[in-house]
Amino acid sequence: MTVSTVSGLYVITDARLMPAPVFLERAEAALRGGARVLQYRDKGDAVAEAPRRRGQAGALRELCEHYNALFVINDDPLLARKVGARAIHVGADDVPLTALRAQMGRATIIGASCYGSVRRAQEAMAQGADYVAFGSFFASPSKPDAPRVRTDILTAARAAVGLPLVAIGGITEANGRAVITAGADALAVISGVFAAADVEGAARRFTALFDGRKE
Ligand SMILES: Cc1ncc(COP(=O)(O)OP(=O)(O)O)c(N)n1
Ligand SMILES: Cc1ncsc1CCOP(=O)(O)O
Ligand SMILES: [Mg+2]
Repeated sequence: MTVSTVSGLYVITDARLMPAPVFLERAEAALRGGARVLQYRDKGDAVAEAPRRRGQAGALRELCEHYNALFVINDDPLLARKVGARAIHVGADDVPLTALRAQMGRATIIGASCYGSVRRAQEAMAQGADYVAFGSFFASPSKPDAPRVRTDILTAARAAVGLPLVAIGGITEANGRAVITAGADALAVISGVFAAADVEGAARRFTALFDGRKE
């Protein structure tokens, strides 16, 4: 995997901001606006809501193929396998990385949440992660209780971890450039894109924050 596989605008779906009738429409608007990575994050019941989840994930996978974006499934390796997602993202409460790598094989791109810990990122790299995510950097409307992390962790992580660095949590068009300057390869965003009235326009403006960067 090259760094450019996980770089630029990384959007994450949200059931509250993207109710069923406009779910795909809003996801596609973000891709039209230049999102390079799209994560399906659905906290519904994996068993009781399996048909809806599978339908949405399958449709998103096709959209991502069309726009040549990386499709990531949050938390759920079974769903990732069912819909043929190229990537999966896990955190502290999810399947451990070593077991996940054994289950998914070499070809799947695995992302790991590292919150505010460079040590955790080094361990994740040793356990087979392909990218690491840090945050929440700012107050997050989508995850208000997420502990806050200073952006200088990105500078430290850049020196210590040879993987793409994803930043998450309260990232906006106004603060995004500073996060990139601190060392983020990708900005992971929910509200900044999907709470906007013009999703495509918001995605375009986030995408422009990366202009001039080497891929
Ligand atoms: C890109 C990215 N970074 C961090 C997270 C958070 O993952 P996790 O800590 O497992 O929390 P949930 O998203 O599962 O609530 C993420 N999903 N994506
Ligand atoms: C999943 C997650 N993990 C830390 S913050 C967050 C949510 C990010 O959403 P927003 O961009 O709305 O702050
Ligand atoms: Mg998780």
